[in-house]
Amino acid sequence: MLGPMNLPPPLDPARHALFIDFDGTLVELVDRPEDVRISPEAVQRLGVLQRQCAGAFALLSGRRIADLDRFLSPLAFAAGGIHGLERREEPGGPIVPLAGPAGLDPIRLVLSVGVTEEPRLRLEDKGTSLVVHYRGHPELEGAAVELVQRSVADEPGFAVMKGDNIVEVHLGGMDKGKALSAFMTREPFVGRVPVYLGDDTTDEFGFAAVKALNGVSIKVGNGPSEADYRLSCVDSVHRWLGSEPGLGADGMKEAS
Ligand SMILES: O=P(O)(O)OC[C@H]1O[C@H](O[C@H]2O[C@H](CO)[C@@H](O)[C@H](O)[C@H]2O)[C@H](O)[C@@H](O)[C@@H]1O
Repeated sequence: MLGPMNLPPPLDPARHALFIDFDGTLVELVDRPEDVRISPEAVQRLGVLQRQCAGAFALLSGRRIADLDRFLSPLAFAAGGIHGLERREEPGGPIVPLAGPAGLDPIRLVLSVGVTEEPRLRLEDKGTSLVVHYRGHPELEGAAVELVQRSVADEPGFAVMKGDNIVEVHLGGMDKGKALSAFMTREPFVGRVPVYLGDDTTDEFGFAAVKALNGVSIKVGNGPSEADYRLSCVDSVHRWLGSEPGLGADGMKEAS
């Protein structure tokens, strides 16, 4: 059972393949998706890790890869975007969509009407995925879930995913765990020990995939999780990522 004090072992860039979620893991959660920020120093440190891992470093996010690029400029990373529905095998490579926007229009229409009728709900349109946000209004969780479920009632093949103060809908069949497993079959990831860090329910797919490969699963923040280790917050993630080999997440020397 994952307890509050299960600190992860130190990162070993020579051996590990690193997979990191974005919102709530590398950046603090805020009300509006476009307002998240990451410091230039943190971006620089991610670039150092990318080199130290010989490129075996991928972001796995519900965001579009193009949006991740904007926040992490001037760097670019191998990535699975929109929960793996788009993929970039290597930094600077093409972003390959595994699914398009086809079929989302009737769902979009129902959601647009719903958020007009309840303006405290907000609709984020990612093209191949639609998200209803209710951050700041926890009492609207049920209404958001009901709205999204109603929008897909006559639209088979779409998956509804519950995240942190959001309900998301996109074509079914892909998740972060499947994206991670696909990366692990290819260079430079293959043969390494996967490490996954994430904070949200959709990251549980990543934890399951990592555990099946005898890797290191790290839950960020509170809440139940199948992960083996825990870091308390975004700051502790950056401290852990930046710590020298042999130092723990708290910066203390590991017991030998
Ligand atoms: O897989 P992730 O990288 O964690 O992306 C998941 C979703 O992140 C964004 O929503 C979350 O962050 C927002 C900004 O902090 C916050 O307002 C929202 O409540 C969070 O759920 C993004 O807007 C979604 O599209 C992603 O699917």
